[in-house]
Amino acid sequence: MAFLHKPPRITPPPEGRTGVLLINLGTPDDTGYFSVRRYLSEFLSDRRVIESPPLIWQPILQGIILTKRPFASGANYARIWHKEENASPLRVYTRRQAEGLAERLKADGVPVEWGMRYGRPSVTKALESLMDQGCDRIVSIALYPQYSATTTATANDQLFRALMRLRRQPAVLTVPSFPDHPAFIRALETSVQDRLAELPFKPQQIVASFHGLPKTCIEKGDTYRDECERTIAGLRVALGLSEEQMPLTFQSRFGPLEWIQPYTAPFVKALPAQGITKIAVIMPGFMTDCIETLDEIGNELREEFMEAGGEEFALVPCLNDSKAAIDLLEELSRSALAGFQRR
Ligand SMILES: C=CC1=C(C)c2cc3[nH]c(cc4nc(cc5[nH]c(cc1n2)c(C)c5CCC(=O)O)C(CCC(=O)O)=C4C)c(C)c3C=C
Ligand SMILES: [Fe+2]
Ligand SMILES: [Fe+2]
Repeated sequence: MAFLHKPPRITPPPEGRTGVLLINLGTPDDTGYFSVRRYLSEFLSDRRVIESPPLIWQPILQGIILTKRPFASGANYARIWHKEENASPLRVYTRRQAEGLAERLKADGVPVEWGMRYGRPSVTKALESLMDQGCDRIVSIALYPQYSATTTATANDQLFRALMRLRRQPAVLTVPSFPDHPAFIRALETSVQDRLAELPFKPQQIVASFHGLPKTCIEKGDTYRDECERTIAGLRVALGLSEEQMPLTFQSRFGPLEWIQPYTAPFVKALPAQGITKIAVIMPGFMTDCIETLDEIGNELREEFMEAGGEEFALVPCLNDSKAAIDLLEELSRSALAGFQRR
Protein backbone atom coordinates (compact mmCIF):
# COMPACT_ATOMS: atom_id res chain seq x y z
CA MET A 1 0.00 0.00 0.00
CA ALA A 2 1.17 3.51 -0.76
CA PHE A 3 1.23 5.86 2.17
CA LEU A 4 -0.02 9.06 0.71
CA HIS A 5 0.23 11.81 3.20
CA LYS A 6 3.42 13.81 3.04
CA PRO A 7 5.07 14.82 6.29
CA PRO A 8 3.22 17.82 7.74
CA ARG A 9 4.36 21.21 6.44
CA ILE A 10 4.54 22.51 9.97
CA THR A 11 6.63 20.46 12.33
CA PRO A 12 4.25 19.65 15.15
CA PRO A 13 5.22 21.30 18.40
CA PRO A 14 6.73 18.68 20.72
CA GLU A 15 3.61 18.75 22.84
CA GLY A 16 1.41 18.31 19.70
CA ARG A 17 -1.95 19.88 19.06
CA THR A 18 -5.50 18.62 19.07
CA GLY A 19 -7.90 19.52 16.29
CA VAL A 20 -11.63 19.05 15.73
CA LEU A 21 -13.05 17.49 12.58
CA LEU A 22 -16.73 17.85 11.68
CA ILE A 23 -18.09 15.27 9.23
CA ASN A 24 -21.41 15.62 7.43
CA LEU A 25 -23.13 13.61 4.70
CA GLY A 26 -22.20 15.45 1.51
CA THR A 27 -24.19 17.07 -1.25
CA PRO A 28 -23.86 17.80 -4.98
CA ASP A 29 -21.51 20.57 -6.19
CA ASP A 30 -24.22 21.95 -8.45
CA THR A 31 -27.73 21.09 -9.59
CA GLY A 32 -26.76 19.65 -13.00
CA TYR A 33 -27.33 16.05 -13.99
CA PHE A 34 -23.69 14.95 -13.78
CA SER A 35 -22.99 16.48 -10.37
CA VAL A 36 -26.13 15.03 -8.86
CA ARG A 37 -25.44 11.68 -10.50
CA ARG A 38 -21.86 11.58 -9.18
CA TYR A 39 -23.10 12.38 -5.67
CA LEU A 40 -25.97 9.90 -5.67
CA SER A 41 -23.75 7.22 -7.17
CA GLU A 42 -21.17 7.54 -4.41
CA PHE A 43 -23.84 7.78 -1.70
CA LEU A 44 -25.95 4.87 -2.88
CA SER A 45 -22.94 2.64 -3.61
CA ASP A 46 -21.99 2.76 0.07
CA ARG A 47 -22.67 -0.69 1.49
CA ARG A 48 -23.42 0.87 4.85
CA VAL A 49 -26.40 2.53 3.13
CA ILE A 50 -27.54 -0.15 0.69
CA GLU A 51 -26.51 -3.56 1.94
CA SER A 52 -27.60 -5.57 -1.14
CA PRO A 53 -24.77 -7.44 -2.91
CA PRO A 54 -23.16 -5.10 -5.51
CA LEU A 55 -23.67 -7.67 -8.28
CA ILE A 56 -27.42 -7.26 -7.84
CA TRP A 57 -27.59 -3.61 -6.73
CA GLN A 58 -25.09 -1.90 -9.05
CA PRO A 59 -26.93 -2.72 -12.34
CA ILE A 60 -30.18 -1.41 -10.80
CA LEU A 61 -28.44 1.71 -9.46
CA GLN A 62 -26.28 2.55 -12.48
CA GLY A 63 -28.75 1.36 -15.14
CA ILE A 64 -32.13 2.47 -13.80
CA ILE A 65 -31.99 4.81 -10.79
CA LEU A 66 -29.10 7.00 -11.93
CA THR A 67 -30.44 7.52 -15.43
CA LYS A 68 -33.60 9.26 -14.20
CA ARG A 69 -33.31 10.36 -10.58
CA PRO A 70 -30.55 12.98 -11.02
CA PHE A 71 -32.90 15.02 -13.25
CA ALA A 72 -35.69 15.04 -10.67
CA SER A 73 -33.32 15.55 -7.75
CA GLY A 74 -31.41 18.29 -9.62
CA ALA A 75 -34.67 20.19 -10.15
CA ASN A 76 -35.46 19.80 -6.43
CA TYR A 77 -32.01 21.02 -5.44
CA ALA A 78 -32.48 24.02 -7.75
CA ARG A 79 -35.60 25.01 -5.75
CA ILE A 80 -33.69 25.14 -2.46
CA TRP A 81 -30.21 26.19 -3.66
CA HIS A 82 -28.56 28.84 -1.47
CA LYS A 83 -28.61 31.79 -3.84
CA GLU A 84 -26.05 34.13 -2.21
CA GLU A 85 -23.44 31.42 -1.84
CA ASN A 86 -24.44 29.48 -4.95
CA ALA A 87 -24.15 26.24 -3.00
CA SER A 88 -26.23 23.50 -1.47
CA PRO A 89 -27.66 24.56 1.93
CA LEU A 90 -26.12 21.49 3.57
CA ARG A 91 -22.67 22.66 2.49
CA VAL A 92 -23.28 26.30 3.44
CA TYR A 93 -24.46 25.50 6.98
CA THR A 94 -21.88 22.79 7.62
CA ARG A 95 -19.14 25.26 6.71
CA ARG A 96 -20.67 27.95 8.91
CA GLN A 97 -20.93 25.51 11.82
CA ALA A 98 -17.22 24.73 11.45
CA GLU A 99 -16.38 28.45 11.24
CA GLY A 100 -18.50 29.22 14.31
CA LEU A 101 -16.85 26.44 16.29
CA ALA A 102 -13.37 27.48 15.11
CA GLU A 103 -14.02 30.96 16.46
CA ARG A 104 -14.91 29.51 19.89
CA LEU A 105 -11.83 27.26 20.03
CA LYS A 106 -9.33 29.67 18.51
CA ALA A 107 -8.02 31.00 21.82
CA ASP A 108 -7.35 27.43 22.94
CA GLY A 109 -5.20 26.78 19.85
CA VAL A 110 -7.59 24.09 18.60
CA PRO A 111 -8.12 24.23 14.82
CA VAL A 112 -11.40 23.04 13.25
CA GLU A 113 -11.92 21.56 9.78
CA TRP A 114 -14.94 20.02 8.06
CA GLY A 115 -15.32 17.25 5.52
CA MET A 116 -18.03 15.32 3.73
CA ARG A 117 -18.56 11.56 3.71
CA TYR A 118 -19.51 11.79 0.02
CA GLY A 119 -18.01 14.38 -2.30
CA ARG A 120 -16.31 17.64 -1.44
CA PRO A 121 -14.55 18.77 0.63
CA SER A 122 -13.34 15.27 1.40
CA VAL A 123 -12.63 13.92 4.86
CA THR A 124 -9.08 13.17 3.67
CA LYS A 125 -8.48 16.82 2.80
CA ALA A 126 -9.84 17.98 6.15
CA LEU A 127 -7.67 15.46 7.99
CA GLU A 128 -4.56 16.51 6.04
CA SER A 129 -5.28 20.14 6.79
CA LEU A 130 -5.47 19.42 10.54
CA MET A 131 -2.21 17.47 10.38
CA ASP A 132 -0.58 20.29 8.43
CA GLN A 133 -1.55 22.56 11.31
CA GLY A 134 0.39 20.31 13.67
CA CYS A 135 -2.42 18.12 15.02
CA ASP A 136 -1.47 14.69 16.27
CA ARG A 137 -4.80 14.20 18.07
CA ILE A 138 -8.17 14.60 16.44
CA VAL A 139 -11.65 14.82 17.91
CA SER A 140 -14.12 13.81 15.22
CA ILE A 141 -17.79 14.75 15.38
CA ALA A 142 -20.22 13.13 12.92
CA LEU A 143 -23.00 15.68 12.51
CA TYR A 144 -25.86 13.26 13.23
CA PRO A 145 -27.53 13.58 16.64
CA GLN A 146 -28.90 10.02 16.47
CA TYR A 147 -26.62 7.07 15.71
CA SER A 148 -27.15 4.99 12.59
CA ALA A 149 -24.76 2.66 10.80
CA THR A 150 -25.93 4.39 7.60
CA THR A 151 -24.67 7.79 8.77
CA THR A 152 -22.46 7.91 11.90
CA ALA A 153 -20.66 4.63 11.26
CA THR A 154 -19.95 5.33 7.61
CA ALA A 155 -18.62 8.79 8.50
CA ASN A 156 -16.22 7.14 10.94
CA ASP A 157 -15.34 4.48 8.33
CA GLN A 158 -14.34 7.22 5.94
CA LEU A 159 -12.06 8.83 8.50
CA PHE A 160 -10.39 5.52 9.32
CA ARG A 161 -10.07 4.77 5.60
CA ALA A 162 -8.06 7.99 5.32
CA LEU A 163 -5.97 7.01 8.35
CA MET A 164 -5.19 3.66 6.71
CA ARG A 165 -3.05 5.52 4.20
CA LEU A 166 -0.91 7.36 6.71
CA ARG A 167 2.46 6.26 7.96
CA ARG A 168 2.24 8.60 10.93
CA GLN A 169 -1.31 8.46 12.26
CA PRO A 170 -2.83 10.95 14.64
CA ALA A 171 -4.78 9.58 17.62
CA VAL A 172 -8.52 9.86 17.01
CA LEU A 173 -11.49 10.20 19.32
CA THR A 174 -14.91 9.76 17.70
CA VAL A 175 -17.61 11.58 19.63
CA PRO A 176 -20.70 9.44 20.35
CA SER A 177 -24.13 10.41 19.09
CA PHE A 178 -25.90 12.97 21.26
CA PRO A 179 -29.66 12.32 20.95
CA ASP A 180 -30.56 13.70 24.37
CA HIS A 181 -27.51 15.77 25.26
CA PRO A 182 -28.81 18.73 27.29
CA ALA A 183 -27.20 21.22 24.89
CA PHE A 184 -28.89 19.52 21.92
CA ILE A 185 -32.31 19.53 23.58
CA ARG A 186 -31.74 23.16 24.61
CA ALA A 187 -30.87 24.10 21.03
CA LEU A 188 -34.00 22.40 19.68
CA GLU A 189 -36.14 24.02 22.36
CA THR A 190 -34.76 27.45 21.45
CA SER A 191 -35.39 26.82 17.75
CA VAL A 192 -39.04 25.96 18.44
CA GLN A 193 -39.63 28.90 20.77
CA ASP A 194 -37.99 31.38 18.38
CA ARG A 195 -40.07 30.10 15.49
CA LEU A 196 -43.35 30.04 17.42
CA ALA A 197 -42.75 33.61 18.55
CA GLU A 198 -42.67 34.85 14.95
CA LEU A 199 -45.65 32.84 13.66
CA PRO A 200 -48.98 34.61 13.08
CA PHE A 201 -50.82 31.45 14.27
CA LYS A 202 -50.61 28.87 17.07
CA PRO A 203 -49.97 25.35 15.71
CA GLN A 204 -52.32 22.67 17.03
CA GLN A 205 -49.51 20.15 16.61
CA ILE A 206 -45.76 20.28 16.16
CA VAL A 207 -44.96 17.21 14.08
CA ALA A 208 -41.42 15.90 14.63
CA SER A 209 -40.18 14.33 11.41
CA PHE A 210 -36.92 12.36 11.34
CA HIS A 211 -35.17 10.85 8.33
CA GLY A 212 -36.42 7.26 7.98
CA LEU A 213 -34.48 4.02 7.80
CA PRO A 214 -35.30 0.56 6.38
CA LYS A 215 -36.93 -1.57 9.08
CA THR A 216 -34.33 -4.28 8.52
CA CYS A 217 -31.58 -1.92 9.79
CA ILE A 218 -33.35 -1.73 13.16
CA GLU A 219 -33.98 -5.49 13.21
CA LYS A 220 -30.25 -6.01 12.69
CA GLY A 221 -29.42 -3.83 15.69
CA ASP A 222 -29.22 -0.20 14.53
CA THR A 223 -30.10 2.00 17.54
CA TYR A 224 -31.40 4.88 15.41
CA ARG A 225 -35.09 4.57 16.25
CA ASP A 226 -34.49 4.40 20.00
CA GLU A 227 -32.28 7.46 19.76
CA CYS A 228 -34.98 9.39 17.86
CA GLU A 229 -37.39 8.47 20.68
CA ARG A 230 -34.88 9.79 23.23
CA THR A 231 -34.57 13.09 21.36
CA ILE A 232 -38.28 13.59 21.16
CA ALA A 233 -38.90 12.53 24.77
CA GLY A 234 -36.36 15.15 25.88
CA LEU A 235 -37.86 17.84 23.68
CA ARG A 236 -41.42 17.13 24.81
CA VAL A 237 -40.34 17.53 28.44
CA ALA A 238 -38.45 20.73 27.65
CA LEU A 239 -41.46 22.25 25.89
CA GLY A 240 -44.13 20.76 28.17
CA LEU A 241 -45.83 18.98 25.25
CA SER A 242 -47.62 15.62 25.16
CA GLU A 243 -47.16 12.84 22.57
CA GLU A 244 -50.34 14.06 20.86
CA GLN A 245 -49.07 17.62 20.72
CA MET A 246 -45.67 16.53 19.34
CA PRO A 247 -45.99 13.23 17.44
CA LEU A 248 -42.97 11.38 16.00
CA THR A 249 -42.84 10.44 12.29
CA PHE A 250 -40.27 9.33 9.67
CA GLN A 251 -39.74 10.87 6.24
CA SER A 252 -37.56 10.36 3.12
CA ARG A 253 -38.45 6.77 2.32
CA PHE A 254 -36.33 5.41 -0.54
CA GLY A 255 -36.79 2.13 -2.44
CA PRO A 256 -39.31 -0.68 -2.14
CA LEU A 257 -38.47 -1.96 1.36
CA GLU A 258 -40.59 -1.27 4.42
CA TRP A 259 -39.14 1.62 6.45
CA ILE A 260 -39.73 2.53 10.07
CA GLN A 261 -43.16 4.06 10.71
CA PRO A 262 -45.29 6.14 10.96
CA TYR A 263 -44.40 7.73 7.63
CA THR A 264 -44.54 11.54 7.76
CA ALA A 265 -46.53 12.25 4.56
CA PRO A 266 -49.59 10.02 5.14
CA PHE A 267 -49.61 11.02 8.81
CA VAL A 268 -49.67 14.74 8.00
CA LYS A 269 -52.16 14.40 5.13
CA ALA A 270 -54.61 12.69 7.49
CA LEU A 271 -54.55 15.56 10.02
CA PRO A 272 -57.07 18.01 8.45
CA ALA A 273 -59.75 15.29 8.47
CA GLN A 274 -59.20 15.09 12.24
CA GLY A 275 -59.67 18.84 12.62
CA ILE A 276 -55.96 19.66 12.79
CA THR A 277 -55.39 22.29 10.15
CA LYS A 278 -52.56 24.36 11.66
CA ILE A 279 -49.24 22.66 12.18
CA ALA A 280 -45.54 23.24 12.48
CA VAL A 281 -42.92 20.65 11.53
CA ILE A 282 -39.56 20.19 13.24
CA MET A 283 -36.82 17.89 11.91
CA PRO A 284 -34.49 17.08 14.81
CA GLY A 285 -32.56 14.39 12.92
CA PHE A 286 -30.90 17.00 10.73
CA MET A 287 -28.24 19.36 12.06
CA THR A 288 -28.54 21.54 8.96
CA ASP A 289 -31.24 22.32 6.47
CA CYS A 290 -30.94 20.32 3.27
CA ILE A 291 -33.00 18.99 0.40
CA GLU A 292 -34.88 16.68 2.78
CA THR A 293 -36.02 19.47 5.08
CA LEU A 294 -36.42 22.42 2.70
CA ASP A 295 -37.88 20.61 -0.29
CA GLU A 296 -39.42 17.34 0.84
CA ILE A 297 -41.01 18.94 3.89
CA GLY A 298 -40.96 22.68 3.17
CA ASN A 299 -42.29 22.37 -0.38
CA GLU A 300 -43.78 18.92 -1.06
CA LEU A 301 -45.33 18.16 2.32
CA ARG A 302 -46.65 21.70 2.68
CA GLU A 303 -48.45 21.34 -0.66
CA GLU A 304 -49.87 17.95 0.27
CA PHE A 305 -51.12 19.23 3.63
CA MET A 306 -52.80 22.23 2.04
CA GLU A 307 -54.42 20.07 -0.64
CA ALA A 308 -55.78 17.82 2.11
CA GLY A 309 -57.49 20.82 3.75
CA GLY A 310 -54.69 22.25 5.89
CA GLU A 311 -54.73 25.99 6.61
CA GLU A 312 -51.38 26.89 8.16
CA PHE A 313 -48.06 25.12 7.81
CA ALA A 314 -44.75 26.30 9.26
CA LEU A 315 -41.25 24.84 9.28
CA VAL A 316 -38.98 25.08 12.29
CA PRO A 317 -35.56 25.62 10.72
CA CYS A 318 -32.77 23.18 11.55
CA LEU A 319 -30.12 24.31 14.02
CA ASN A 320 -27.87 25.48 11.18
CA ASP A 321 -25.41 28.17 12.34
CA SER A 322 -27.55 29.44 15.22
CA LYS A 323 -25.82 30.39 18.45
CA ALA A 324 -27.42 27.38 20.16
CA ALA A 325 -25.97 25.07 17.47
CA ILE A 326 -22.47 26.44 17.99
CA ASP A 327 -22.96 26.17 21.77
CA LEU A 328 -23.79 22.50 21.27
CA LEU A 329 -20.74 21.86 19.07
CA GLU A 330 -18.55 23.71 21.55
CA GLU A 331 -19.86 21.61 24.46
CA LEU A 332 -19.38 18.35 22.54
CA SER A 333 -15.86 19.43 21.56
CA ARG A 334 -14.82 20.65 24.98
CA SER A 335 -15.97 17.55 26.83
CA ALA A 336 -14.15 15.36 24.30
CA LEU A 337 -11.03 17.57 24.47
CA ALA A 338 -11.03 17.48 28.28
CA GLY A 339 -10.29 13.78 28.36
CA PHE A 340 -8.15 13.63 25.26
CA GLN A 341 -5.93 16.71 25.14
CA ARG A 342 -2.56 16.79 26.84
CA ARG A 343 -2.54 18.83 29.99
C1 LIG B 1 -31.34 3.53 1.56
C2 LIG B 1 -31.22 4.78 1.40
C3 LIG B 1 -31.01 5.78 2.44
C4 LIG B 1 -30.75 5.63 3.82
C5 LIG B 1 -30.66 4.37 4.62
C6 LIG B 1 -30.58 6.95 4.36
C7 LIG B 1 -30.35 7.25 5.71
C8 LIG B 1 -30.16 8.53 6.21
N1 LIG B 1 -29.97 9.71 5.51
C9 LIG B 1 -29.84 10.77 6.37
C10 LIG B 1 -29.65 12.12 6.05
C11 LIG B 1 -29.79 12.67 4.75
N2 LIG B 1 -30.19 12.01 3.63
C12 LIG B 1 -30.23 12.90 2.58
C13 LIG B 1 -30.59 12.63 1.27
C14 LIG B 1 -30.87 11.35 0.76
N3 LIG B 1 -30.97 10.16 1.46
C15 LIG B 1 -31.17 9.10 0.59
C16 LIG B 1 -31.25 7.74 0.91
C17 LIG B 1 -31.01 7.19 2.17
N4 LIG B 1 -30.75 7.85 3.33
C18 LIG B 1 -31.23 9.66 -0.73
C19 LIG B 1 -31.45 8.87 -1.99
C20 LIG B 1 -31.04 11.05 -0.62
C21 LIG B 1 -30.97 12.05 -1.77
C22 LIG B 1 -32.29 12.54 -2.17
C23 LIG B 1 -32.22 12.99 -3.59
O1 LIG B 1 -31.75 14.08 -3.84
O2 LIG B 1 -32.62 12.25 -4.48
C24 LIG B 1 -29.84 14.20 3.05
C25 LIG B 1 -29.78 15.50 2.25
C26 LIG B 1 -28.58 15.68 1.35
C27 LIG B 1 -28.50 17.05 0.70
O3 LIG B 1 -27.65 17.22 -0.16
O4 LIG B 1 -29.26 17.98 1.00
C28 LIG B 1 -29.55 14.05 4.41
C29 LIG B 1 -29.06 15.11 5.36
C30 LIG B 1 -29.97 10.24 7.68
C31 LIG B 1 -29.91 11.07 8.96
C32 LIG B 1 -30.16 8.84 7.58
C33 LIG B 1 -30.32 7.80 8.60
C34 LIG B 1 -30.67 7.95 9.81
FE1 LIG C 1 -30.75 9.95 3.50
FE1 LIG D 1 -36.31 13.00 0.07
